[in-house]
Amino acid sequence: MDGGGDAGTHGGRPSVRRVAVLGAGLIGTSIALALRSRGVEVLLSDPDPASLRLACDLGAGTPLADADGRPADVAVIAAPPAVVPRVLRESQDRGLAHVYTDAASVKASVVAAAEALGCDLATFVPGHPMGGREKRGPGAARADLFLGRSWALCPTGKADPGAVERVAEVARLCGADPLVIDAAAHDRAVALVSHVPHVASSAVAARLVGAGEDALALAGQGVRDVTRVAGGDPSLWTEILTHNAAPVAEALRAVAADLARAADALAARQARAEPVRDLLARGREGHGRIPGKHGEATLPDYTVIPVVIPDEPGSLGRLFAAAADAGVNIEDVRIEHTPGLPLGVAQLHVLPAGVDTLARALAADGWSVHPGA
Ligand SMILES: NC(=O)c1ccc[n+]([C@@H]2O[C@H](COP(=O)([O-])OP(=O)(O)OC[C@H]3O[C@@H](n4cnc5c(N)ncnc54)[C@H](O)[C@@H]3O)[C@@H](O)[C@H]2O)c1
Ligand SMILES: O=C(O)C(=O)C[C@]1(C(=O)O)C=C[C@@H](O)C=C1
Repeated sequence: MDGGGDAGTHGGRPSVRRVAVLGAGLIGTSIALALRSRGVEVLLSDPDPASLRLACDLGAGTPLADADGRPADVAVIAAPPAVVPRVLRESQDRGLAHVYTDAASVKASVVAAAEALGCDLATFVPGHPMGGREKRGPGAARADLFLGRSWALCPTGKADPGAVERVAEVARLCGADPLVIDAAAHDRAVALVSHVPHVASSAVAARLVGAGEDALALAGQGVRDVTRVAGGDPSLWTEILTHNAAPVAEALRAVAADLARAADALAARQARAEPVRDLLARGREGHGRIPGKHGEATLPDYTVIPVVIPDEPGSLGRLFAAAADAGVNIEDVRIEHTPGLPLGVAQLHVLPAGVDTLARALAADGWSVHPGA
């Protein structure tokens, strides 16, 4: 299964028209906002009345408690992993929807607990949208959170294929690419691409607790990038990690061994520090393998053109207009600011074929362009 075709529609008409979202936090409200933007009716519930009110006020849906009782096409359980099986069982018992899914970041333990509770696995398609933030609650929700992201679906052998297709349609309606994968394989994969990165980020950020003000004053973008996800909720993440304990422990041990080898080499003041060089080289190679916007590795595919821009309203708009006039698509952009300076550097990411055209056109338009810098 893939994300191709008309997102979430059959011949242009969505077959998912009414969705119940149980858990109006960051993920539930983001899913609800995305579905509302596609014209889907959304019914919301949350044991926390303040979260429910805020999600409704944001336009994410209306309270499930006020609904007419007709079953939803799909119910999405966007609550913490430990409560998902119980909420599923209760929802199925009251016939809340025709099809059920969840958003929990771990899958095998959720499936096992759902089976143990006697849930109907024909109508339950476990899911995991691979978009998120380091913030929680409906106030942090965004309708575009899942755009272009993978959305794992982990149906058991008992799942009804029609149920899988319905849940895939929910993912597509949110702008994501559904990807069917076995629950255990999913858990091993997310240990590597999500759970261990989170712990590694926390380990680096934890070193800052005792750091002096002088050191913190020197914090630049590097430490901010590496520690962003460490800002996540410790209770939710402890739950995620302990529900995926074995794969996370294995991958974490491998990271720890790499770090220990690098530290030993540096402590011994080895002249060439081969273990360090090897770790950095493998790290760069691994980073290059992360799929980019076009599903290809980011590093080799885009060329970065630095352009100096005045730090004033409208300068980015003018730069983008000049690129559009040159007929070159900006694939991505990062902006570096130096506090106190009236200038910034826009790092334009373009496909290699457009580099010369864009650099010439921008220079002719008076921009300070620095290809290759
Ligand atoms: N945070 C992320 O980046 C991210 C990304 C993908 C998936 N997830 C998964 O999504 C789920 C929700 O995480 P979140 O980040 O939205 O957390 P959140 O804390 O923002 O929201 C969770 C919501 O679930 C509600 N809730 C608790 N018990 C409930 C119950 N019995 N029934 C209904 N709602 C209940 C809470 O009141 C809260 O509003 C988790 O399973 C998490 O693993 C999180
Ligand atoms: O971008 C972030 O802040 C996230 O942590 C999102 C992220 C991830 O690791 O990519 C985190 C947990 C999820 O279960 C899915 C996505």
